[in-house]
Amino acid sequence: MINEQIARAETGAPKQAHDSSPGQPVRVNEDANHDLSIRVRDLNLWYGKNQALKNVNIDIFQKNVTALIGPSGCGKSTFLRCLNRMNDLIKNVRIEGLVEMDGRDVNEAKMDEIALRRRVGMVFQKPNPFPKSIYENIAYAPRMHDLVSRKSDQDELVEQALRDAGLWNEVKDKLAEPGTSLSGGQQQRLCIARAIAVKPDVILMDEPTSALDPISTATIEDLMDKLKQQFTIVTVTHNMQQAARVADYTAFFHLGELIEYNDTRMMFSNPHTKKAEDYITGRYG
Ligand SMILES: Nc1ncnc2c1ncn2[C@@H]1O[C@H](COP(=O)(O)OP(=O)(O)OP(=O)(O)O)[C@@H](O)[C@H]1O
Repeated sequence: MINEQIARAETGAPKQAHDSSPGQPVRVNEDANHDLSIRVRDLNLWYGKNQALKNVNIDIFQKNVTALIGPSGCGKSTFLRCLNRMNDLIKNVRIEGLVEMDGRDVNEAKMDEIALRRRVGMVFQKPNPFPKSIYENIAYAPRMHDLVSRKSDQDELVEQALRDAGLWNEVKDKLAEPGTSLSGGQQQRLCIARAIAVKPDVILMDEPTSALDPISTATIEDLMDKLKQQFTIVTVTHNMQQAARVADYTAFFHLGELIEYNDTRMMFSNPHTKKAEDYITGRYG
């Protein structure tokens, strides 16, 4: 875990001071036993003339859950979409800076976007199963990516993905039924199974439980805790308790800037910036 001293170095915040220095490079604690998954440096993004991300610097660690928090419109989803180049699909977007995954800039011209999106899966706020069977929802992408050829391998992969998403026991007898026939919480786990079936390194989740009831939410949170043994998870959430429960690291954004990035326990018990403290304690947002 990042210690307090390193956390201050990351935000540029002196002890007791409540002003951060957004834009300072985030440094990895040399003693911490974490491998880097994604390295972001001086990331700026504009939608037309509106600058939505301002000089963001962050290191995201492998096989941890990192939560992105902050008030509405602060750039959380925009940042998340930078990690798998989903913003490329939006008109008039301009991006500057580095988003490096395993030492390669994801924005470099020769980066294969399809391959990138296989390595970086995404789960959205609203469950969005394909209008296909439960089985096909899982099997389709691995087939497209040539990860399986034999039917028996495909069956095995479908079962494993559904097991890993905690859904197998509920659907094993109705794999031919439409994915859309499942409950909202089950559909979201189906979408998670679909994301993990192509064996990504990273799973991005954009408010994955905000459309779900409390029991389904708790199931997904438990799942995130298990999945981080295999995958790096970056999740956007408006729910402070959820961030505190599921995330190892938390990044607080405000008006497009990364204001504070810290070990989650530190962020919630001893935030280093006044803005993060005000947000976490519910003074705004
Ligand atoms: N497709 C888009 N085209 C133009 N502007 C956009 C687009 N998406 C987001 N923005 C703008 O970028 C800024 C950041 O939006 P973003 O959705 O990333 O924030 P957010 O923190 O995820 O918000 P929320 O919590 O409400 O989902 C906002 O000013 C928003 O209006």
